[in-house]
Amino acid sequence: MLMVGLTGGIGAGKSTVTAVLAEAGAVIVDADLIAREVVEPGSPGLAMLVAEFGEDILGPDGALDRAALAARAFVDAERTAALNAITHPLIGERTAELFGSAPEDAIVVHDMPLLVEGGMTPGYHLVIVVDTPAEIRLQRLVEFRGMPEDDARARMSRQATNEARRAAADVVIDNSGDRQTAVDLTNALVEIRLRPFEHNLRTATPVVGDRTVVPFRPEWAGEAERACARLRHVVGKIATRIDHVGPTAVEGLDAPDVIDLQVTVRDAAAVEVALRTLTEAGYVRDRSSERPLLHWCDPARPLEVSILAEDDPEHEFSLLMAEVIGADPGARAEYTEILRRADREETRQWERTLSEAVLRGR
Ligand SMILES: CC(C)(COP(=O)(O)OP(=O)(O)OC[C@H]1O[C@@H](n2cnc3c(N)ncnc32)[C@H](O)[C@@H]1O)[C@@H](O)C(=O)NCCC(=O)NCCS
Ligand SMILES: Nc1ncnc2c1ncn2[C@@H]1O[C@H](COP(=O)(O)OP(=O)(O)OP(=O)(O)O)[C@@H](O)[C@H]1O
Repeated sequence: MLMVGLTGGIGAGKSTVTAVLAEAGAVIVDADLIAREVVEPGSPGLAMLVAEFGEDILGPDGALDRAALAARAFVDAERTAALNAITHPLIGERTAELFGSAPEDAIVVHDMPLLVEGGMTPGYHLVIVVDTPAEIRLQRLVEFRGMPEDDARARMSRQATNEARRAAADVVIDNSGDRQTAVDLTNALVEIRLRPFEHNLRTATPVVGDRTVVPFRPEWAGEAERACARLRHVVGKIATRIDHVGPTAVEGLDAPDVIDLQVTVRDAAAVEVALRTLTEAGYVRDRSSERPLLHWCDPARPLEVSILAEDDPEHEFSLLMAEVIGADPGARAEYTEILRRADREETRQWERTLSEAVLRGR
């Protein structure tokens, strides 16, 4: 099952994007819909809200008056936190049930406004952010959804900034233009990334990156950070540290577009546990490598994850390499040359020699 997190600020256009994804066959888990379900008349959720916010949040029929609750809940951060403390655990339980009942070969999309605010993004295989500037969102909410402007502004102030959401995104769908552009981008995303990603995960097919050297990409740092957070989500308890290593970690260096990550564990026994845990989470073991090495399944983001014990000398050098090469123009030029020859053994040998020299000098 491919688990996709979809988020965006209020009025960004998440519903527009989920409609396309549903049409393409994805299973949609809609957080706003679940939020309604857990406070239906007679539910424990509604009783807790009344105890916290008062009888005035009920309409004459005994159902929740949503506008009345919104007027009380979004006035300040403390009141919003009280609303969230009641609703979020109930929403979480129901969400887990729905994820659990989706078919094994499904692409499940969690349409969730507060994904970034809740620090939940590393739990998904892919995070999509629908990105629309706040002023355009306000205008659309007021014009097309008849939402009072001050209500929309109050909710925005309780949400993450567009910048924070973009930093957590693997894919950004810009919805500042016309609707068709967002629809086309979403359809292309399904074909190019989501379908092959789901297939690779289900069939344990690794994505092995091309070793051709490409010009340095500033995006590598963010991509590595998100990949590390994802690994931490899976093996955080076993690992003593998880780092972005290898050529893409050297600022400004041209390198193959493959991000190297290093999971450090205490000892050889923990290496085995980490390998098993990562394999169960969908990372695919590279049997041709002597060292414990895994690939990921995202067709658009090749990763190589090595697992090393703390006392392995290679471990210490990998952590120093970005700094050492970054600071030495001669070593930098030599390294790029070696990388261009795309000979894994030669590259490893060069790294090892430099490693020994650096470690001797310390
Ligand atoms: C306060 C309520 C009754 C207002 O209902 P209303 O029908 O006006 O809005 P609806 O639920 O359709 O939400 C619309 C949008 O408001 C924003 N929003 C809703 N709740 C929150 C919140 N707690 N914090 C920040 N933004 C929120 C989201 O962008 C959401 O997409 C309702 O939003 C609610 O119960 N919120 C708490 C549950 C929640 O956090 N839901 C968001 C996703 S889990
Ligand atoms: N590209 C677009 N051009 C014009 N209007 C749009 C566009 N995309 C969405 N809209 C409209 O803007 C409003 C907000 O979009 P939508 O309801 O999809 O946002 P949302 O992110 O699902 O909102 P919420 O945060 O409330 O869940 C809707 O009325 C929608 O029809």
